[in-house]
Amino acid sequence: MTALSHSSAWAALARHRRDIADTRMRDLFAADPGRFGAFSLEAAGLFLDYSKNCITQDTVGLLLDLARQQDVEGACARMFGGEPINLTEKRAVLHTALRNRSDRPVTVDGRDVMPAVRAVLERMDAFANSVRDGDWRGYTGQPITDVVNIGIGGSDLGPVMATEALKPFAHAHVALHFVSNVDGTHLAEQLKWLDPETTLFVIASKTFTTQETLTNAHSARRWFLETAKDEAHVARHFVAVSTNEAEVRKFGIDPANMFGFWDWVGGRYSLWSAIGLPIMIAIGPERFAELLAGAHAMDEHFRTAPLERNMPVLLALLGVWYRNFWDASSYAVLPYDQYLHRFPAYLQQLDMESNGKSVTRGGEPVDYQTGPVLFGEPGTNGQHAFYQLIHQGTSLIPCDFVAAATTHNPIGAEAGAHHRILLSNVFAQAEALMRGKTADEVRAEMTKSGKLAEEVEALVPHRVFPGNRPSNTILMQSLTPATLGALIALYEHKVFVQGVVWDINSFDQWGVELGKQLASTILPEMESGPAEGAHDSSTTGLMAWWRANR
Ligand SMILES: O=P(O)(O)OC[C@H]1O[C@@H](O)[C@H](O)[C@@H](O)[C@@H]1O
Repeated sequence: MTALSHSSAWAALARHRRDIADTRMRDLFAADPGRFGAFSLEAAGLFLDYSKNCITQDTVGLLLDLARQQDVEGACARMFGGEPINLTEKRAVLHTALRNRSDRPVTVDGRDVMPAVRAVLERMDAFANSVRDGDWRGYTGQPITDVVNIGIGGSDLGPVMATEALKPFAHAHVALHFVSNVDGTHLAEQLKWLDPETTLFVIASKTFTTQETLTNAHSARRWFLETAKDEAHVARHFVAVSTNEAEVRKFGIDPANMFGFWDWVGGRYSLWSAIGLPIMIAIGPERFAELLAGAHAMDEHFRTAPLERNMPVLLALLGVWYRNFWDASSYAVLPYDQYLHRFPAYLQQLDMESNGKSVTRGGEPVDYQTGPVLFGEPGTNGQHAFYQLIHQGTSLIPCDFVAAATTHNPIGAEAGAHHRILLSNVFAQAEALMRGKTADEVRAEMTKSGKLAEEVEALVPHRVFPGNRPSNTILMQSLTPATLGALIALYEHKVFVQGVVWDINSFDQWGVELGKQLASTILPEMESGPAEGAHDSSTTGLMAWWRANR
């Protein structure tokens, strides 16, 4: 047994779970008019209502005991303090330094990293402005009209998500495009309408060795040179974002056109670094600074608020409650904001790559569940697709609803009509999940509409909603760079706290390596076929089928 599953806080929660097995949220609401006030809080421009959870004050107390037992506060101090908490890679975890707007130094191995962070930001500012203002010219003297970011994973998802989310703030006459997939279709479809004379490529890769990114980058350069002819023109059209200067040089990009960052920035935590260059080109340095400031405000809240009033901590503990004590294997994030349409995809990497682990930090197998499967779609689309399962399926799927009080597009017959409809749906979904509909309620409703008793009884079981299905609602006044920054940081810290509770390393990702390794073995075998016995019959058979059918 692991220390966690053997611990007193864990056992107390398991007992409590049995005790409240028959407790219904709708009764808790009926019994306590102050429930909303008791289970909601505001921080860094975000409002969290967590009252629609299967919890009482006792539950929260026991979850906080678990957090204290697992030393969440100590772990938080160690992360912000630059200790090498990513043990398997012997690295500090300091994405918070990238958005540190205070005068506090942040030290790694005794050296303050803040001067270097500020220096890169200044270079990014100058470069982004020169592209936005049309001062950065292509090889024929024309301003840049299109920027293509080539990267994958953390070098893609954060920039795409934030660029989409902050579209209302993108005033520059520069269009952003993102290519990640090694499927040639992705690059080909993006390049189809672009002019090499006015296109700038940002090659974004922390390691600068990622197969997909390098393959796409080489193809982009070939496409560019078909028109530009002269290698010397590459310098005006290709810049790199990386920690690996040697590989950048090898690719043929002058380090003068490289924006660096550091090994203490994890890929999925890197949008605050030079990886955010496309975001900055889209929204401008001032707005990018607001994004950083919003995240910093959430960092300060996380670092200083007591656990019981700490938004990331509470969200994390609620996740642990369902994952470990209610057997909830998945979790939905449902942004009711079209601009956040890539937010669930971004969170999939953040959450599932961080906490998809099954050994403790000490290398022991865990005997409890860790990270859930995360999915989501922007509302209201999901309602007409998979919400059926969330309402009436056999699994418990906790949901986070995310929405802004105001819209950037107040359209409709009356101004803002669309937005009122959108928000009424968020509130209704959360209420429906919590309340459900009992058999008696179904009967009463159907009888009122004049249905025959027999017909009613046949339909009752199909029309009952079990309810008692949990959700959080996260609201902000408006989706801005600052509130987006706070929202992302909220989830980053949530994932961190869960990793601490589960005693896993949230900052490595060895699980992605095996597939990469095998692909590099298989690639040279594609044409000739593998040596006898090199693979299982399925893998060999699939390769043979491909050779016969291509
Ligand atoms: O930025 P790089 O080095 O090209 O890496 C891209 C991605 O590569 C993947 O293999 C990792 O799992 C991700 O965490 C990472 O973001």
